[in-house]
Parts: sequence; C-alpha cells; structure tokens
Amino acid sequence: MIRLINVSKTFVTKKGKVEALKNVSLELKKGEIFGVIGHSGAGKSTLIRCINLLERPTSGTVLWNGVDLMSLSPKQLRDARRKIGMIFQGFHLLKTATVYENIAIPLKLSGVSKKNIKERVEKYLDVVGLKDKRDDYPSQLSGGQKQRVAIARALAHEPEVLLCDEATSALDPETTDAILELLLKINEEFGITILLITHEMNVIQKICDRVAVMEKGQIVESGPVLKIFTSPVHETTRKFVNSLFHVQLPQAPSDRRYETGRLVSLFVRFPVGETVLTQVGKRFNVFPHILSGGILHLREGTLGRWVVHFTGDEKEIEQAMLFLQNQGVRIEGVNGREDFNRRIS
Ligand SMILES: Nc1ncnc2c1ncn2[C@@H]1O[C@H](COP(=O)(O)OP(=O)(O)OP(=O)(O)O)[C@@H](O)[C@H]1O
Repeated sequence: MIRLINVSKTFVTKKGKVEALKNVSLELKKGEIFGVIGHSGAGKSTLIRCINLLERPTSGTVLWNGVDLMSLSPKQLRDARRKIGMIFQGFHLLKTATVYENIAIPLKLSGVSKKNIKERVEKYLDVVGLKDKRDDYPSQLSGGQKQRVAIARALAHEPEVLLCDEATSALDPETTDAILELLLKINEEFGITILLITHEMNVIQKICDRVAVMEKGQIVESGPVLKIFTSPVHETTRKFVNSLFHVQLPQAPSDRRYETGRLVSLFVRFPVGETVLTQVGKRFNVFPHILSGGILHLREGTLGRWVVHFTGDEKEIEQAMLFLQNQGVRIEGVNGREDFNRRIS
C-alpha cells in the first residue's frame, strides 16, 4: 500500500549537510501495524514526514497504492493525503476551537457536506470515547484526551492509513496504554493500516505486527515483531529488546558460582515456555535456576527470556540443551561467558 524505495533526505544547514535518511526502503502492508523504532536523531520523524511528502525526499520513490506521490500535481497530492491521516506527539489542536470544531473545521475545509460533518464528528467522538467533551476547549482536556481528539480528527477523514509521530511520547504509562488500545481497536474494527514511529520498545511490543529499527538514517534490521524479539541480530536491536526484559547478566568472568554448569540466555515462545524448564528438570539429571528475565505479551504471541544457570552432569546438560533447541528454544551464551558455554551445534 505504501512503499519507500531507496529514499534519501539530506538537509542543507549553515553547519553543512545532514543526511537524515540514507537509502531507506520499506513496505507497509494493508491492515498491519508497522512500528519504526530508533533513538533520538535516527531519522524517524524525517521518515514518517517523507511518506506523505510533508518533507520531500532528496532522492528515491514514495509509492502510494502503486502511484509515485512525487509525480502528482498539488491537487492530486492533496487528494491522496486525505487517505493518509496523521497524529503528532504535540496533538496540534486549535486552542480557540471546541473539541467538536477541531474535528469539524478540517472536514469543512475539505468540502464535506454539513450533514456528513455532523454525522462523522459524532461517530468518531463516540469511537474515541469523548462524546461528553464535545463542547470543551483543548485547555480543559488531559493529554490523553487531547490525543483522542486528534485521533478522531484524523479518523473523520476516513483514511486508509494512519501515521503516528511519537503519538504516546508525551503521555504517562497508563494513558499510553489506553491510547495504544485505541489504536488497536481502530486497526481491528476499521481495518486502518497504521505506521508509527517511537523510541519506546513497549509501544512496539504491545501493538505492532512488524518493526524496523533505525540508526543514523538507515534501517538496520526489520521483520515480524516476534522474530525480532526472539532473535535480534543488530546490536541496537538487542539493546532495545533487552531494555524490555530487564535481564541482568551475572558479572563475568569473576563470579565463581558459574564456573561449573552452563550459564545461558533462553528465548522461549509460549505455550512451550510454560513447561519447558520443568520438563528439562524431569527428563535430565540437571537443575535449572532462573537468575533473571521476564515474560512479554506481544500481539503475535507470548515470549519469555530468561538467564538460566544449569548445574548437574555435563553430558546431561548437553542433552538438555539439545532438547531445548528441539523445542524451538533459542539459546545464547551470556556476554563474556561464551568460554563457559561450549557451542551448541
Ligand atoms: N528541518 C531540518 N533541518 C536540518 N536538519 C534536520 C531537519 N530535520 C531533521 N534534521 C536532522 O536530521 C536528523 C534526523 O532527525 P529526525 O528528527 O528525523 O530524527 P528522529 O529519529 O525523529 O529524532 P527525534 O526522536 O529526536 O525526533 C537529525 O540529525 C536532525 O538534526
């Protein structure tokens, strides 16, 4: 539905050139929620703004349902943009207009009939749960309520895609969860495709189907969320994934407690994860001790990541590792302790 092909964006500033995007390619599929994560300055905002040409790429192609957006006339581009809604971290509401007017005014400017405006505003205020706030002004609303108004305003144009530019970054964790729930509902009930950018891995975890990790203007890794969380390859991706599991690794190699046995990090999908360590304990003469880790609920399923110290007979431990691998568990040596963890082939 949206395809970026080798998109680059260079800003020319007084201090010199800034390559904000370097040959970025990605495809957004109909009906999915796609997340782009990266640290500050990675190029996320530039990327999302290039999708609807709020920022014109320096080179490359932006395809919208097969049409090159950069080849369109201003009128054609305006029409295409109506199908691409956007919400922002700072909400961008009109301070002197009521909630109702904030949604109605852009519809009026787009030429929607009076009757339709009323119907749509009422419908989408209901969808975002703000019916009773229709006559309030933005200054009377909480951050979460302001973002709901912005979402209703975007939905009122009945877009095919919703672009979310750090939509939850200004909100507290509880309000963030409520807005993420709302985005999920919009995706499921109205079939609206969502592309969001964020620097928070929990946003990716909770609602995304696929994710791309950005660094220095490039996508360094991308794929289905469950796969990326189970087997992150790039160092930046690993750090983002670790940030969610709060995995604490034993200090290596000075800690003598782990000189015997096997110290490993396990990535386990559920339902396998529910029983796999109990099975290991029963089948083999080994004792697994979980040192740290946690369980994450992703849109696609549940994933556990544990740092486990296995003690017991060395041959039995080897068998247990093979058993775990056969159950689909990914086993990684713990940082700096690969010498203790003989390679498992
Ligand atoms: N209009 C601009 N003029 C000059 N440089 C810019 C402009 N917009 C962005 N940049 C630069 O491009 C790079 C990428 O910025 P961008 O805002 O896209 O990153 P980001 O990942 O969204 O970061 P943040 O999360 O902090 O917003 C940065 O080095 C930034 O300073």
